[in-house]
Amino acid sequence: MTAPTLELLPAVDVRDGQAVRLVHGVSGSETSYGSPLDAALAWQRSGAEWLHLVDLDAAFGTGDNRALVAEITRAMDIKVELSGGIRDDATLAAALATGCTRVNLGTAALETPEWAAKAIAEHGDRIAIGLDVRGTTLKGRGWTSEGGDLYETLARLDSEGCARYVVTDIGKDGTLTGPNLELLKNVCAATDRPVVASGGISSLDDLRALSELVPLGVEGAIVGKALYAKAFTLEEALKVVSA
Ligand SMILES: O=C(O)c1ccccc1N[C@@H]1O[C@H](COP(=O)(O)O)[C@@H](O)[C@H]1O
Repeated sequence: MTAPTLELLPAVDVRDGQAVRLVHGVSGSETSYGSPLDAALAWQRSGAEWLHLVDLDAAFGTGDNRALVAEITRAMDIKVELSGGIRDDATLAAALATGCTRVNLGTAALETPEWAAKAIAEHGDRIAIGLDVRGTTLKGRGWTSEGGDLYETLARLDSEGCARYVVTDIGKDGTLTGPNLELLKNVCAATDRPVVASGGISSLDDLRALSELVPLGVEGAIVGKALYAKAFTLEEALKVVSA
């Protein structure tokens, strides 16, 4: 049997109808990259098996791009991980109805834990929890509110049957300074669930370093700024992780 390889999830973050990248997730720091549908289709053409699609306005509470992200999701032949502003029955039902493979819950897991536990119990593998951290403190509401301790929350979510975590180091996100490998190792040591790494990837060497964490539980990596800044191409990245 062949060893599992790191899954790559190119990111399309949508703000005010545009594909953008933020620095440290700070509202107002965005650089615009044009049509999010064009960006998503370009990643698909380049061989992506996953798309990480974020409605940033819904995450920040500055409106939403729900119709657009639903249209993008439906246009994809590849798996889509959808996130941003999925916090109640209506937004969860609408997100799942797009046909996405899974959704990420962030704020909801911190502010309405009973509801998040119910979503996990009902939808299993279609729910991932986004753990957006600064140090070991979780952040919600577009990374502006504090949501408790990473490891306490992880233990609670494990006991509730959470299938997977998407771990973002806010201090690294959008900075091209390399992923926080220590954080990822620590999270993998604290849970037996797969972990998707997010934040800071800047080079093919970063992908090689993350690939070495696959045996520890790192299943995938979200790549954003590095692709838009053309630090490497998605084709090159896919070749590195499949080697
Ligand atoms: O992805 C980002 O750059 C980002 C920046 C600032 C806030 C949120 C961001 N993304 C993702 O949004 C969801 C959380 O949304 P919610 O809290 O459930 O509404 C999560 O996947 C974040 O990583």
